[in-house]
Amino acid sequence: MKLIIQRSDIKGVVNAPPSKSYTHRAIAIAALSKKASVNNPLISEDTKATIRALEAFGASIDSKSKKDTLIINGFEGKPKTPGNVIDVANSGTTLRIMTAVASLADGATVLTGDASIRIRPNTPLLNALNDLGAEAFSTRNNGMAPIVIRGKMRGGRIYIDGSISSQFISALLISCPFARNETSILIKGELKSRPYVNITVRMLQDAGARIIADGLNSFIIPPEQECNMRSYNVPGDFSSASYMMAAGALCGEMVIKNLFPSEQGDAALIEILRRMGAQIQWDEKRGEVKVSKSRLKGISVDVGKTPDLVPTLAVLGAASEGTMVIENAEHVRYKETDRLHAMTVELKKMGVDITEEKDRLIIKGGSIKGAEVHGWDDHRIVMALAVAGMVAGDTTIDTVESVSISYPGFFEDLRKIGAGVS
Ligand SMILES: O=C(O)C1=C[C@@H](OP(=O)(O)O)[C@@H](O)[C@H](O)C1
Ligand SMILES: C=C(OP(=O)(O)O)C(=O)O
Repeated sequence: MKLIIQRSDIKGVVNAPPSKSYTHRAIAIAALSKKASVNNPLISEDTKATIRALEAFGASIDSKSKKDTLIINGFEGKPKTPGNVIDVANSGTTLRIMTAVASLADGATVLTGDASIRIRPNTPLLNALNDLGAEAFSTRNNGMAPIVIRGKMRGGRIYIDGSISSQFISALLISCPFARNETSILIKGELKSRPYVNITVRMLQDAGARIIADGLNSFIIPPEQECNMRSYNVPGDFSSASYMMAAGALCGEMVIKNLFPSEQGDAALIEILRRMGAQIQWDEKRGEVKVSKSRLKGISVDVGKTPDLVPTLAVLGAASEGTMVIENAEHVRYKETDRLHAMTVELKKMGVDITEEKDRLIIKGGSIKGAEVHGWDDHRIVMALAVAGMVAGDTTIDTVESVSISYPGFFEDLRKIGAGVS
């Protein structure tokens, strides 16, 4: 589906949608517990994939659930072997977490996904699960889904590469407490996207699991534990809010609510925008970010911890004065798309001077021109290009339906604040 975005002067208030990352984890940890309610969950295509997967393992959504409260009857760390293949659709987080949960089942589980999922890497996780006593392989022997996992994983000592995806480590942290032996996870190289592992550890500990951080790059997980989540309140999503913050800084005046302090790395956008010269304030108590149109200058930003900000930062850089360098970004190539390449191709169509290197983007800011651009079926590419279109005007974006992955109400919110969307 295509939409046309016009140059927009905006002013308004939106509520950040619930966090996708917290929702995935809350639902998974609830399913690994006896019974728990997940309050204010994000209901989107990605989180629905996690719900379907957990139902396949034996969890159920209680009939007393309401719109803003999912009550989950869990399987207490003992998933049943699914009666069918699990399809995670477009969700990498679901694939990784459920691959590890599958290693707790006695039988074999097959996990697949859409075309994007079936070219994303999983080898470090599969190797780790084999070393921990499960049988894990990809059907094409390339580390990509379809993946087959036969349990049970027993625990033990493993080394894992942290440079491709933190989701491998999060997945192991979520499943290893239920192993019959103690597990030591030793991370090799830089742990990219570390804030997501922090979210995982914090949520598991909140649910009563013991996860011992042994220095910066290793974890010890005692065996035969239980998870006792009872209730979890999902916070607002800073990654989704980034598009509204950028819209405010470039096109008018925005207040984004439901943004409270948490372990989310993408809250770093507030300081990044401040460094670029934006007028931005965060009332942490009220959970409100206020940002208004400012003269921005390009800066250098290390995105090792904040990969999902890259499309937003690329658009901010394109509309700023001077040069924006987005660095330490190689892992951003392994998302729904290769986002370094996708943003380079599309912003070039909009007349932006952008250069793609192995692990960074170099953007010489100036003007952005309206164009016909491709959204790559990637929700973050689509939402970032929508903000570029609000600056440039006359911009047509395709595959806009992909916003249902993480922010189903995105275009309704844009219209609400006065953006030209048709
Ligand atoms: O654990 C998570 O919830 C996520 C981790 C990140 O992926 P990587 O750890 O693969 O960088 C991020 O890109 C993704 O949107 C969500
Ligand atoms: C990469 C993302 O999510 P996932 O890895 O779960 O597909 C994302 O939301 O940008």
